[in-house]
Amino acid sequence: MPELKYCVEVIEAYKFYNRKAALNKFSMKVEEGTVYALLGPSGCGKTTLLGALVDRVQLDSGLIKMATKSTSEIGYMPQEVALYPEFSLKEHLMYYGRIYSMTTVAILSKSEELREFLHLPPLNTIIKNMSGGEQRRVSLCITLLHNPKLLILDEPTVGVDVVLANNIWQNLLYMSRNEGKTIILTTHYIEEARRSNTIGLMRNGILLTQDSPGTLMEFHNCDNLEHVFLKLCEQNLEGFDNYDENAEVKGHERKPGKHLKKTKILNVHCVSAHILKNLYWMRRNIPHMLFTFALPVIQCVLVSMTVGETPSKLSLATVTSELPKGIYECSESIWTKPLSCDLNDVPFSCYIIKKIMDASISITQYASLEEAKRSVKKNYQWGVLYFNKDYTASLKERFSLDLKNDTIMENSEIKIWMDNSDTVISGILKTTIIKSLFDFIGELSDKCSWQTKGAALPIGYEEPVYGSYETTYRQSMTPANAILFMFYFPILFTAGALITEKSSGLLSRGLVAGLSWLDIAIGHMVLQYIILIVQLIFVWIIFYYLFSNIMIGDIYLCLLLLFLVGTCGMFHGFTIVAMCDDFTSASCLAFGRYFPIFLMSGAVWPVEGMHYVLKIISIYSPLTKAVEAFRAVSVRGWTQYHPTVYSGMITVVVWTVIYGFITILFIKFKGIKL
Ligand SMILES: Nc1ncnc2c1ncn2[C@@H]1O[C@H](COP(=O)(O)OP(=O)(O)OP(=O)(O)O)[C@@H](O)[C@H]1O
Repeated sequence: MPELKYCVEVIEAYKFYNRKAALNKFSMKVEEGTVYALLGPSGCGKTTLLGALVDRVQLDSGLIKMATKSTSEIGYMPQEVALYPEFSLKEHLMYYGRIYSMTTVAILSKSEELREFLHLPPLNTIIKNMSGGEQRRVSLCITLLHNPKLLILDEPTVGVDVVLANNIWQNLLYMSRNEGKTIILTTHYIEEARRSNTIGLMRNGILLTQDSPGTLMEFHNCDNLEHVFLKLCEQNLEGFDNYDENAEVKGHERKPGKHLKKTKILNVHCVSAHILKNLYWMRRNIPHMLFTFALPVIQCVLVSMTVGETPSKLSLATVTSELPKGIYECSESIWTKPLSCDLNDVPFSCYIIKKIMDASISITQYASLEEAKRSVKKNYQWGVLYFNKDYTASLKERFSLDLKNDTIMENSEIKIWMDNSDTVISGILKTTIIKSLFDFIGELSDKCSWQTKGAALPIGYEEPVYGSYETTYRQSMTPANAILFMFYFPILFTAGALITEKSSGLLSRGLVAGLSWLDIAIGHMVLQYIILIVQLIFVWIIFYYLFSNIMIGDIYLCLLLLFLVGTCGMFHGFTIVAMCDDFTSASCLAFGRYFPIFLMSGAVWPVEGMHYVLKIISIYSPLTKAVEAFRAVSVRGWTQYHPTVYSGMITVVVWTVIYGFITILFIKFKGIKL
């Protein structure tokens, strides 16, 4: 193999973003042990080039040759400081040191050495308590930690004062001269670039020239680099007509492969580094962790206490014409004693009203029907019950099966006028009134041998096959709530934690340092599963111990289903992270997805009542079958061998795989911004 002449050589590199060239036939050569400053205005393609050098930007065409073959021999410093504000300097160095497979002793001794070299504060200083300049030097310190041969630094002096910039330059020159390191850096500042061995002047993705600062000034007959740059820009503008029109076509002819040795798909050091970093994060973010654990408690308690319990303190107006003085005329014994068969003097309306009042509905007596109706219009009452003056007599006649007599039929009816504006409340009142009436009729027939069958509905509800007639709406909603919560908590945490790292450049920095996506995913999953298990325990205790919802099936099967749903939520979180670049778009996507999935899961309204198109979508949506499966196990006691149960589990697993696949596609084709 012929000996490589340069430490880094870029040959005719092209990179296009939205048909615009960020690198246009770009070529450069960097000699070993030198400082190479890439100089150019904002947006000329400097970061893109550095990204290509560290294999984070895929060139459309061209070749990169490097004496350095692995990421572990490169130290990359991104443009943003890319640090965890709440971590200490030592925690950062431990994290990156582990990624580079260094021992704890080696990390600590190198940390101390670098701290002195870069004049950094003590190792236990928290990053957010450091000045901007100190943070930038911490970033450089991380870059130097594993003693790399090649340093790639994106604007190391941007935004720092002159003294600090001078200090950084001194350090860089020292390392190149005395330690033989090759340093490639980008800068906007022309004068500071004078101190480098070679300057590459760049504009619109093109390298205008490269040489030593002295040679450039001499050759172009200028006394400073600014004039050289302006002169070259003018020449470049004149020659702009010679711009290669077919550059884009050429650029797409062949895509070069990666030039650095592929990071291991799974590296134990990297996974342990990521887990360690997550543990630091948990320790440093106690309020956030408390909120993460408090969220399921608050949500479950709130939903159990607000939705689905039968409304109480509802009130109805009554007009009882058979009692001229109203219910005050009802005998005292009716309110205190059980039903007696000696009913001769007691109007039936008294008993029925008592039954309704026993069902926690308050009754207000009105003198006339008009007055009672007015009270409903004024929103004082939810409805009017009207008992005819011949109500009791007619009901007795009705019991005698004289059903052909219209007057008797009419007079034995309780007339009801309802405020139907709230269908839930009016539905509850209707059910209560009907139940009270039939309870009364039932007691009459049981205890007093009255012929009441004719007045009863020809229907008999026997012992339910599953559930009970006392099941509240809250209880029937619980399977859906448990599934939805266990899906959404992991989405929120995964997307929240990783998007912050992605948008601040931390993920990108970790990837350049040697982490693989799988290392990141596994490191995150360990933390997420710890949280998921705690959340699962809270959800379970609140729903099934505190609020005594129905659980007659296999508890372990239910827990397994919730665990699978949680995993699916976490993978959905990964998809969001892969698709979005910032917190705003990630939260829009997460919340935008929540409502349709919630509605289509059948949690609020049965799937059978949906529009037929949505019904089809609902069946294939991630949670519908899981909700059915959870309900089947918890309320019906079905096992994993029942199709409803295993199809629910399979759907969740399939969706987890789909989310994983979409995530991989996005990572592969969209990549991650440096
Ligand atoms: N991921 C991306 N998607 C679309 N366009 C991009 C992307 N990254 C860079 N660009 C575009 O490519 C061009 C070069 O960008 P680059 O960040 O490399 O410039 P730069 O010289 O580093 O700028 P600065 O000095 O301001 O950091 C710019 O026009 C930029 O908008």
